[in-house]
Amino acid sequence: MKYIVSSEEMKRYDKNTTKVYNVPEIVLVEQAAGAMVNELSNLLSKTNTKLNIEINKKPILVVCGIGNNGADGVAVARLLNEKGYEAVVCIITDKQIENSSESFRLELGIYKSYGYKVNDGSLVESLYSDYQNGIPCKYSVIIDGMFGVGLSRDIEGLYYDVIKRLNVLEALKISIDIPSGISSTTGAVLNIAFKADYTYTFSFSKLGHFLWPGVDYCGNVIICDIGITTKSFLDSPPEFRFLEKKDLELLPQRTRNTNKGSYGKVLVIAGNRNMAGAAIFSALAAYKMGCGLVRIFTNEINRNIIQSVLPEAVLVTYTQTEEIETLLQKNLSWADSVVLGPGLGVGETSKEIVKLVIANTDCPTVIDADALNIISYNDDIKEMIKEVTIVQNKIFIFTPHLGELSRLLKVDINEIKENIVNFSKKVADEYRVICVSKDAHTVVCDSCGINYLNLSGCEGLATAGSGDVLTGIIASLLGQKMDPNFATALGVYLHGLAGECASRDTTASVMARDIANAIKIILKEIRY
Ligand SMILES: NC(=O)C1=CN([C@@H]2O[C@H](COP(=O)(O)OP(=O)(O)OC[C@H]3O[C@@H](n4cnc5c(N)ncnc54)[C@H](OP(=O)(O)O)[C@@H]3O)[C@@H](O)[C@H]2O)[C@@H](O)CC1
Ligand SMILES: Nc1ncnc2c1ncn2[C@@H]1O[C@H](COP(=O)(O)OP(=O)(O)O)[C@@H](O)[C@H]1O
Ligand SMILES: [K+]
Repeated sequence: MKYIVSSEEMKRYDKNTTKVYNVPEIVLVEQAAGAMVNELSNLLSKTNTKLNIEINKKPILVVCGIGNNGADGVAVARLLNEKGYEAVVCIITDKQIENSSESFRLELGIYKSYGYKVNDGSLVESLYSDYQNGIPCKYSVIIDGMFGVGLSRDIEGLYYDVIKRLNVLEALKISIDIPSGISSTTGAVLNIAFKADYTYTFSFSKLGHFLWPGVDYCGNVIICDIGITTKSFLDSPPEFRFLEKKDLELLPQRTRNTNKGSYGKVLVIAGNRNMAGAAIFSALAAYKMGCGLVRIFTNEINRNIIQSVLPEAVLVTYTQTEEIETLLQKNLSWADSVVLGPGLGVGETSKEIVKLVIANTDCPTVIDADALNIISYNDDIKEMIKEVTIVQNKIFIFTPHLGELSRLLKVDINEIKENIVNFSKKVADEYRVICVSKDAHTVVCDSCGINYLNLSGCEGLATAGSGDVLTGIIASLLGQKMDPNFATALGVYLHGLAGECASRDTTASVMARDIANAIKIILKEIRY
């Protein structure tokens, strides 16, 4: 597990390091520049980085603002010169230098003492005019040190023009900390952003590196250790973290003296006319993820198809609405975890099922797809959820994709895309649930503020039934009695890995069953 920070958090941890641990800011800037130049010189020593650029034959341009991102830039330029590269600084500002940060002034003083060159925005202007005249860029590498975590508003005027011009030049593009123009907290482009091939960031990665559209501007993100540790969190750690392969070691272990009852019983309430597949994928994934028993509660109409495809699952079917309540109560009291919603439909019977489950479940319950849609359309059910989570402490996991999230919140999907983190937190807080907002990088939030950004997965997962597989994985881990928030985050992470694995093994497109089948390959990798 690693932390990912917002702009506000990083600024707080920088400040804690200087104020509480007495590390002068200039020392941090020097450590940042030193660590970055070490990493960068490894990259530059590789002969063919991009466009067959011959790094040693052309100088490096470091474009700096006048805050501490610029201070890093000036220090980087000096250290590159000391290493034998030819690096020049170009300062971009529409303010007097007196308005710069103290570390910037100190770094600029040191840089100038060494006799190294400083330019202003007219240099970018002339490079752009060369570009328009077909003259190749005079610099092999362009390093962006304009704005880092201190970016506080849209980029306009001189800064806008500079970034626009730099973006068209042919050179290897490097950003210090985060591409200028990208919000470190939301990943949004604040009007325009520098497009980097590599981003060297300090101590912790930032949310903006992994949220869209920021991701597309960062290139490869390299984290440089500059001595700011988790001690600088004091008593307020970052809200977000991400999981890594070694976290899979925390999956439930299987031991010799056990039976199927030892690994949890999952009840999948899913599937309706023409939607048997949703129930099958969820149940299949639950089994593959290790639970001992799966029951599928579904419409009788699905009996033959489900039994022929997944005979391991026990079927509980209904033909008439009147029998549903008794059947559900009996099976809910049997279950250790529940999946509610995939392929359920949104008709009156399904609505009744959703209400009955919310009222009667007493184990962690994953609410997905049509069950979420039913909740979205019915304010009385929304209130019911709040009542049972807040008063009765029931554990619900909502797994909306962005369309379902938009329906639930009654907020336009484009607005949600701009700040998926805040909207996920809103659902988690308002309903007191764990909210899994499914996207290329899925966000998992709970109401206690322990949140995850998932970095596994690939476009192979963009296939029908992929979300059903996820519900089965999460419910299976819940049934095996893992902590609900961690089980959810780990389930999302493992689902992503399974998607990557299924995509690797085929040249054709991935299908939901391939993702479920890939779970065993992931488990084999960690267990043997
Ligand atoms: N602090 C530390 O201990 C360490 C910090 N480190 C480094 O410092 C970076 C953070 O530095 P920072 O906080 O000085 O902010 P930074 O990103 O340089 O930007 C602030 C400047 O930009 C300006 N500005 C903002 N938005 C603007 C806009 N749209 N358009 C125009 N201007 C705009 C703003 O001016 P103002 O808002 O006052 O007008 C101010 O001048 C961090 O990312 C890392 O690289 C590391 O060395 C490790 C130790
Ligand atoms: N491009 C992508 N990269 C990574 N994960 C993806 C991508 N596209 C989809 N996914 C994942 O695939 C799953 C799709 O879920 P969902 O939309 O509910 O599918 P369905 O309803 O068809 O089962 C989610 O877990 C989502 O995060
Ligand atoms: K930058």
